[in-house]
Amino acid sequence: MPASYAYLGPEGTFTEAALRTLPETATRELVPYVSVQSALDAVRAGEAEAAFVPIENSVEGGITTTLDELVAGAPLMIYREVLLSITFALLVRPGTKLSDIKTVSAHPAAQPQVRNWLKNNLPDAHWESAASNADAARLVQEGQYDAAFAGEFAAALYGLEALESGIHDAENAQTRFVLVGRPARPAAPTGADKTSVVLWQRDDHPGALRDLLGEFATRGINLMLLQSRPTGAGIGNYCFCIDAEGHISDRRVAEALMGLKRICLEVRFLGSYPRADVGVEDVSAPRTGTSDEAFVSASDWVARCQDGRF
Ligand SMILES: O=C(O)C(=O)Cc1ccccc1
Repeated sequence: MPASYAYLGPEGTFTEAALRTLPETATRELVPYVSVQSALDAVRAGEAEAAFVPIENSVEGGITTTLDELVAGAPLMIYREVLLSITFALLVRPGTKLSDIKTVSAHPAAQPQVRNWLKNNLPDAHWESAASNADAARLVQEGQYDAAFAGEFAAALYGLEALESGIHDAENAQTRFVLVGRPARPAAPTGADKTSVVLWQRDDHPGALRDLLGEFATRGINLMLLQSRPTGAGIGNYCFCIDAEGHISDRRVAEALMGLKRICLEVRFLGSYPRADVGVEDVSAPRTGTSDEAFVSASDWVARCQDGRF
């Protein structure tokens, strides 16, 4: 198995900065890819052990290219998540003034995070999307655009300077990144875990989504992400990407997944992995009747009833 991690590059992305916070990167080769899709395909092809990509931000929600890749194609699994607080710098070629800027570029997920700043400071600048924020910086260096929104740390890599830094429309904007690999046994539960799945409804009927959500609700499982994505089968056809509290080895989570498997057309398990937002000490105890012990004793009781030993 090659000891390399693919990531959304080029060098100097927020993705790279978040990836470098993982201790195991000291013993891995980190290989930049031009897109989320190509980084994930490197994993599918066995060229990389895992890929590190952005999946969600606190301003706009899910990063749809990543969700769509996880929803379709050969199955992949989330091993880890990392949260990074993000503020942008406006990177320009040395000597550029604000009044010189006619075009600005960044990853599409950056736009909602800098929209107000742009309206107030560069209302006439033309927005051009780039494959990543660092790629936008590279294109500014090449002279294709006048300015890029990227991490301040990317300036030196691309011979640029930060005309302004600390740009963020929303306070405490965070981006969530995931380490994605081929399907494998999930890491053991830590006590503060998250489980990701994709659900496809079997048929369209009133309350269909409520039925899916009910499988979590009746077992006391809190949800942390619910994002619908078009299935491609026509208007009104959606699948649902869901992050739920807990680990597949928790009885309540396993039972919820069994319930979903029975009622859904398809369920794709995307992994159980440690939560980056809280530690074990911050996780509240399971709601009454939803602990592993409660499930075990209820199932023992049914077995005794079936045996006539109640
Ligand atoms: O990692 C990057 O630099 C990216 O281009 C993805 C991204 C976009 C917006 C905020 C954080 C990460």
